[in-house]
Amino acid sequence: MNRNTVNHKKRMLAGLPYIADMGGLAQERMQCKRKIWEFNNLHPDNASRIPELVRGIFGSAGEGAYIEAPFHCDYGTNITVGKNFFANYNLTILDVAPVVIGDNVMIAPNVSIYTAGHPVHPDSRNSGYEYGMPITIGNNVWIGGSVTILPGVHIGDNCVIGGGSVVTKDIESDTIVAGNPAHVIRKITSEDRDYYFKNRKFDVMDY
Ligand SMILES: CC(=O)SCCNC(=O)CCNC(=O)[C@H](O)C(C)(C)COP(=O)(O)OP(=O)(O)OC[C@H]1O[C@@H](n2cnc3c(N)ncnc32)[C@H](O)[C@@H]1OP(=O)(O)O
Repeated sequence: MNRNTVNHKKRMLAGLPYIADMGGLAQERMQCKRKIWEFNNLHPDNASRIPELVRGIFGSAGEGAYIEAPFHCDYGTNITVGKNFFANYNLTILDVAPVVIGDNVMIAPNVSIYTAGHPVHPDSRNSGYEYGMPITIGNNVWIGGSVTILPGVHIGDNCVIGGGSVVTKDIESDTIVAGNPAHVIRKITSEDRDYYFKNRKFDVMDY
């Protein structure tokens, strides 16, 4: 078996080593770039088209999916988001493997979600083979500004990822993590419900 006898798209999506410029993958990325260009150059007066354009880029998007431009991804078709997805400015998703994101996920500015990687040895890296490992993000997750999520990471439901974190390992549900590498700060409990920031309690009833 060598690079001329295999299906590179199938291998990419299966987490096997593949070549990014073979098997029609470059053409698929070009199609994505056209859609992203249209999205990133949308006039602010036409913002009502954002959900429709987002649905056209992603493999699937639930109701209310919204992204602030600029946004970048490789294929788009490998990204699934649930309902009420919100991403702030400058989200980059390298979706060479599936990226599955649940409902009610909020992403702050300058977040990077990377499924892609290269072999560490220079000989194998220079051979052109690379890989993608899927990333999943559960329901009700808030990802802070400038977070980087690395290949193969799974983040559970109801998590908060502190600003500036580099997430290198799976995160259990109901957890706040932060830092580089991200570590658990604490679990989220029912006592957190009454506070909006540190020890500041809500002064309204409908939270
Ligand atoms: C969708 C949008 O656009 S949102 C807009 C962008 N906003 C953001 O990105 C804000 C993200 N917010 C954060 O990162 C916050 O720090 C939170 C939510 C993680 C804070 O969670 P809390 O449980 O309230 O943590 P708290 O502030 O009490 O800090 C607990 C400890 O974790 C540390 N810590 C908190 N956040 C971080 C962080 N991002 N990186 C490293 N350490 C952190 C604190 O220094 C503290 O350490 P100490 O115990 O040694 O003093």
